[in-house]
Amino acid sequence: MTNIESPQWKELADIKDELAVRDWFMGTSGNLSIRITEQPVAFLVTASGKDKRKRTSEDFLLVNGQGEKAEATHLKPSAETLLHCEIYNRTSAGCSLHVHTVANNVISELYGDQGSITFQGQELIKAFDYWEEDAALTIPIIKNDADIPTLAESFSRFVNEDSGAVLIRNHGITVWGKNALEAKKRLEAAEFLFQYHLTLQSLRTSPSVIQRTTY
Ligand SMILES: CSC[C@@H](O)[C@@H](O)C(=O)COP(=O)(O)O
Ligand SMILES: [Zn+2]
Repeated sequence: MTNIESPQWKELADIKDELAVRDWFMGTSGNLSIRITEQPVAFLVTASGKDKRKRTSEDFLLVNGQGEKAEATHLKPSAETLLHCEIYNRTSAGCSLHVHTVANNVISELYGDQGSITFQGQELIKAFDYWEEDAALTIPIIKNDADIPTLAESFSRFVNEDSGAVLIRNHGITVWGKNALEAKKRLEAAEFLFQYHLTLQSLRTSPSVIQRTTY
């Protein structure tokens, strides 16, 4: 039985609390999951529509590789469970985190037509295991389809490794990793890169900065 006492439940609940402190679950958005078994696939996923800032004994439920409930419960799995299924069915990842932030939404809109955003010359791309000096991290951006099976299908094209990140345009980001710590590290690093990029862009286009640099 995967309940509130299980180590995976506690690990995911702790991550949920940390992301809540960052205010990354606005308007009940966001969903999180952690793998329980590899074969057959089973994972804990957040219950749909909850206020994810609160810690309760009904925060997660167990689902199978098709996203169906794997235990008797009145809880409804996240509306976006199928995206988590793609990750656990296609890779050996252990954890997947999805959040909506202003920065990830703005970046996804600015670079949506381009289909991706690339970061280079940034120390924090090392959080994605890019260690060479000229390495570049590219995060794909997909269309936000309201039909979740269609969204899951376009998302799946970028799910080939045990860790990764995909932006969904004007929606949010999904990041996954071999374990919960790796997924969280990458989620935080991505948010740092988005905020840095937007801050730099707005300073570069601010009249006061342009004025100062012409002195
Ligand atoms: C309430 S707006 C956000 C939802 O539409 C969805 O994108 C989301 O992230 C949360 O849905 P949920 O079903 O609670 O997992
Ligand atoms: Zn979402």
